[in-house]
Amino acid sequence: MAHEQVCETVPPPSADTADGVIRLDNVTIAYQRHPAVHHLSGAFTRGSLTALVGPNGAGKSTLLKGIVGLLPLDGGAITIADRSALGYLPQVTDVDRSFPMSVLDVVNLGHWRRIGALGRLTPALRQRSRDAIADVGLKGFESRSIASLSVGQFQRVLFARLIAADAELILLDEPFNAVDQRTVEDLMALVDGWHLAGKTVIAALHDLDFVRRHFPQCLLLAREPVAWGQTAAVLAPENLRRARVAADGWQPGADICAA
Ligand SMILES: Nc1ncnc2c1ncn2[C@@H]1O[C@H](COP(=O)(O)OP(=O)(O)OP(=O)(O)O)[C@@H](O)[C@H]1O
Repeated sequence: MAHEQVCETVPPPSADTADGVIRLDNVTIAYQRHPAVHHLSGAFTRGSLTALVGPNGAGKSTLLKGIVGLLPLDGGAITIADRSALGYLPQVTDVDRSFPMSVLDVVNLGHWRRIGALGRLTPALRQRSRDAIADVGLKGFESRSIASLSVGQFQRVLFARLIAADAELILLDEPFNAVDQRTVEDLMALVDGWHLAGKTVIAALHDLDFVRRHFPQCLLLAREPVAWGQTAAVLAPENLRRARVAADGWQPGADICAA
């Protein structure tokens, strides 16, 4: 059966690509040729703190996976200033916790880019992991099995792994899902610290009031880009309406268009 092609005309995103630490050039990512991210161009600038928002199924997770390299592109290009500087926090529900690993084992994984799969952890790196565990408020949990942790505690462990990795480009997929207010505040304080330190942070989020309070930049996605720039302007009612209308019109079998 031929699939209908859906290719809406959207205004170009406002982000300038010239100063991009992650640059997107007409990016399309599809599952079995059904686009989940379609014709996205723009740039995340160095040191920016950007919320990635949009309705359910808007392509937020898909875009993050495309940037990290977990999904191939079906069109366009993604240019990353330093791929080894990437740190990625998947949705907590995507992580298999049945492996018999301790908190310290998981945080030590943050060092793998530095030491390689077969490299040895030095005492200094082990200490760095312990410091990261303390930074996320889990001192004393080092040998606990990850299967025994609450969702919020496990999310803290994943943040500790990012700290250990000392990533400069940090991608967070729904980092505050299913965690309590205290954990949200503690983890957001870590994100603010990364921002102050000049790191580039992109976080897929749902709570628009939270985004308005904490994120200076915003990319509103509805498979195609709706708006990208200063958060207050991006989250204007007209843009949110356009994102909703786009979501209402999604065709499950839509094909990649030729544009
Ligand atoms: N592995 C997959 N195979 C086929 N389709 C997929 C796959 N993963 C995601 N999709 C589809 O791609 C579209 C975008 O999904 P994605 O998870 O990127 O959206 P999202 O914006 O992160 O959604 P949510 O806010 O619900 O987490 C959806 O229609 C989804 O059903």
